[in-house]
Amino acid sequence: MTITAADYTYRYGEGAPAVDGVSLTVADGEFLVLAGPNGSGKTTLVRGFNGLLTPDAGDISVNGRPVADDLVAARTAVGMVFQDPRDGFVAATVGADVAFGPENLGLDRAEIDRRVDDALDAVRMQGRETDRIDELSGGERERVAIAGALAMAPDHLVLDEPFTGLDLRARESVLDRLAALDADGVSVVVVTHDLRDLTSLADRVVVLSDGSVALDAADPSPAALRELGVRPP
Ligand SMILES: Nc1ncnc2c1ncn2[C@@H]1O[C@H](COP(=O)(O)OP(=O)(O)OP(=O)(O)O)[C@@H](O)[C@H]1O
Repeated sequence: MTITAADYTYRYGEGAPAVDGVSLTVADGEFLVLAGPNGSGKTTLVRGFNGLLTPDAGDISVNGRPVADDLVAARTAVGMVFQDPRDGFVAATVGADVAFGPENLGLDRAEIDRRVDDALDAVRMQGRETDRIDELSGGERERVAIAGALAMAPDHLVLDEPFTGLDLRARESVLDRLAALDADGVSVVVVTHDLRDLTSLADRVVVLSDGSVALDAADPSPAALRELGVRPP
């Protein structure tokens, strides 16, 4: 159960690649923090993990299989939560949105309900099933997006700046859940500028700079992080 990028390169236009020859393996059950300054290529890298972007060069495999060979398998195995989830919702209400993924997996109703309850509980949105998504705050939407990914029970969960709109309690609750998932063997990749509380959870911190891996360490020094434009925790 791994995600492997081998010499992954992606460019949006004619200019320099946004990601330039990155080789990186997210091991089974690993908790990886991906950091780096604005524009360093973090989002471009993780979007390759489930085929939202197709490499211009190199390969990305999920659980040993090239992503391009089976997009459905890659998207089932890799749960993604994006920075601005506004466009990612498929239903009008919280419960229907979180249930959508599990319904598409063909699970029975009891299992779907169990997953929706559990996922909403994890993001402190229990009992909010009938709330309309367009009437939620930004932070509540972010939490519903996280719940939607949790309810899929993916092998790997990738969250791109998941804490931006979250208050302290929601942040702590999501961190607790990520730690529990990791303990259950799910690999977790968190893209963030904010390493607070994360370095103790993380097995490894990878820092991108100009589309390349500039640092890959279990416990990077504050000086090394600062040097690369990342604020130490
Ligand atoms: N849709 C796009 N079209 C053109 N260029 C893009 C697009 N998305 C990203 N880029 C460029 O690719 C580079 C890497 O962007 P990316 O979003 O991957 O970085 P990031 O590290 O996630 O940044 P941030 O911390 O600001 O979210 C940047 O130079 C950015 O301007």
